[in-house]
Amino acid sequence: PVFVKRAKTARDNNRDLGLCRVLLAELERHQDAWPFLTPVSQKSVPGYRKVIKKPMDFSTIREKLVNSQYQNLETFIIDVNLVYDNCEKFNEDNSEIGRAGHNMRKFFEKRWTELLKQT
Ligand SMILES: Cn1cc(C(=O)NCCCNC(=O)c2ccc(F)cc2)ccc1=O
Repeated sequence: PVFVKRAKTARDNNRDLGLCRVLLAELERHQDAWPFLTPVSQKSVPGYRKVIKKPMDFSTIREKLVNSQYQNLETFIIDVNLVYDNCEKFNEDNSEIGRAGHNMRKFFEKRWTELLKQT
């Protein structure tokens, strides 16, 4: 039978936040995370704010998670993907930071599908 969508419980949200914590910890310690650990500084990267309208980085995501600014897994994943989309927009694919972004996106997609598969 078609499975009826049940209402999201507080338990679901707590499980989601646990997943966000696990995922973010893994992203932060990945060897290719270094370009994304802190906000891109306008000083050392002139023009960045002109090109990238919604900057995002892992430390900002960490802060939002700590301040309960993510209601669920979806809003968390939107911010993580924003890090990678910004990176693709600003950097050549064949550059050190461009490649790091592709590696990190691939790693993230693999891990959250694995974590979501485990019931
Ligand atoms: C995502 N993005 C990043 C940069 C960029 O230059 N970002 C600063 C890198 C310098 N940061 C480090 O080297 C570092 C930081 C923390 C750490 F623990 C170890 C090393 C430029 C364009 C762009 O699109």
